[in-house]
Amino acid sequence: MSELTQTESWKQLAQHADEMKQVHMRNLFAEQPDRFETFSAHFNDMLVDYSKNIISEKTMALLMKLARERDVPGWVERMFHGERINNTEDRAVLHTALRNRSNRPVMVDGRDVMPDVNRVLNQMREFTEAVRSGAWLGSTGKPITDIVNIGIGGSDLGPVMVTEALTPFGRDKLHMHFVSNIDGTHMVETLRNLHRETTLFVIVSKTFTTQETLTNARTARDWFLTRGGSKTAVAKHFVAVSTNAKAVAAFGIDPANMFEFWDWVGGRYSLWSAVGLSIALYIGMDHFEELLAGAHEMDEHFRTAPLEENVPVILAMLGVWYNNFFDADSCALLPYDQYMHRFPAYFQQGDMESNGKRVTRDGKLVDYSTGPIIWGEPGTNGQHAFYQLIHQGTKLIPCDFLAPVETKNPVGRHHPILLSNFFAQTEALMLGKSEEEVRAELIEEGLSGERLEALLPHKVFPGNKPTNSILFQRLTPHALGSLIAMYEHKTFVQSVIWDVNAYDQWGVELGKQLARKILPELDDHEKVTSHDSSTNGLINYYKEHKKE
Ligand SMILES: O=P(O)(O)OC[C@H]1O[C@H](O)[C@H](O)[C@@H](O)[C@@H]1O
Repeated sequence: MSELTQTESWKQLAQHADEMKQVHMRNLFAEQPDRFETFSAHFNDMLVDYSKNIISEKTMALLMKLARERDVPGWVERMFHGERINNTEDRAVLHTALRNRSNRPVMVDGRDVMPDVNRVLNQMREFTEAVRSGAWLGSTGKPITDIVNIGIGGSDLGPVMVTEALTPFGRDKLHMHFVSNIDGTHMVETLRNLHRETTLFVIVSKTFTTQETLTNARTARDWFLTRGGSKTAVAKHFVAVSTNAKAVAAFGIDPANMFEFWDWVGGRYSLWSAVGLSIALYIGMDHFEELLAGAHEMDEHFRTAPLEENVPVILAMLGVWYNNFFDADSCALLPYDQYMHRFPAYFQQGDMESNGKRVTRDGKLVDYSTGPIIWGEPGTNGQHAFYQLIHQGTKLIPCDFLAPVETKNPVGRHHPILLSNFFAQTEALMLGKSEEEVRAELIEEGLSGERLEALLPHKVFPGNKPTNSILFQRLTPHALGSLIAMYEHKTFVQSVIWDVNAYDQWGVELGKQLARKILPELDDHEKVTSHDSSTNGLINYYKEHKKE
């Protein structure tokens, strides 16, 4: 039996969940007129309504008791103070220092990291201003028009998600392109309409050893050189973001064009560092610093607000409630804002790579469920695709609905229509439609007898499906910074509850290792026999059918 399941609050929660499984949210709302006020929280201009959850005051009290029993406040302090909480990699976890706009010293090994953080921010400002203003010239004297960010995972998803989300702040400046996949198609299609004289490549890799990124970077360099670029001209068209200065130099990038970050920044938490260079090139450094400021304000809230009012803690504990006591396997992120269309994909890495773990910090197998599957698409597209299953399927899928009050594009009735769908969906998911209601409707439509009875069960909605509704005023860099930090901290709190290390990712290694072994086997025509029969079969099929 694990420590977690032995805590008093865990046992109480398990018992309490049995009671709450008999309850319908419809009734909870009917019995408690101030439910919305009781179960909503505020942060700046953000409203988090969590009243449409299968919870009572007792549920929240027990969840907060669990958070205390697991010492969430202690862990938060340990993280912010630079303790090496990433124990398997023996590293501090300090993405919060990157956006520490207060400049309070943050010590790692007795040394304040803030001067380094600020130095790189200044370097980013100087560079992005030069490129954006046209002062930075390509090797033939032309200003840069196109940026190609080459990176994968945390070195891609953050820059892509944020530049998409903040399109209105970057439009008309530079054209952004992102190449992540090792599939040559990604690079070829990206380069098709670009000109080497006006293109700047930003090679982003924390380790600078990632196969996909280095292969893509070499292809980009070859493209540049075969189109008349020279080795010295590379300096004007290639910059790198990495923690590995040696490997950057070995690749041939001028160390003057390298933007540094540090091993205490996890890849999936790195958009706040120089990994955000493409973001800053696109939206400008002032906006990038607003993004940092928004995150910093969320950090301060997370550190100082009582657990009961602490937005990331509330969201995290609700997640634990469904994950561990209702057997919910997944969690949908549903942004009702087209600009946020990559937000769910970003947090697939952010959450699943963090909490997709099966052993505790000290290596014991867990006997409870850990990180959920994260997925989602922007509303209303999802409504016409997968909401069917959320409404009437057999799986419980807690959903977060997110939307700005004001849109950047107030055209016609689009935004009220969009938001009416947001509100209606959360209402429908909560209320459902009972058999009696369906029967009355069908009778009204003129149905009766067998036809009515046959149709009836298909039209019933059980309801009682939990949702959080998150409204913020506008999708600005500041608001986006807060939202991202909110979900980062939610993930962290859950990792504390489950006693897993949210900051390593050993699970990505095995595939990489085996691919390295298989790659040379694909070159010749020898039949391969060293793997299992399926893998041998696949490799040999490929070798027989490939055209040299
Ligand atoms: O930035 P890099 O070192 O190139 O790493 C890129 C990505 O690949 C790794 O395999 C990890 O799974 C990710 O956490 C990381 O973001």
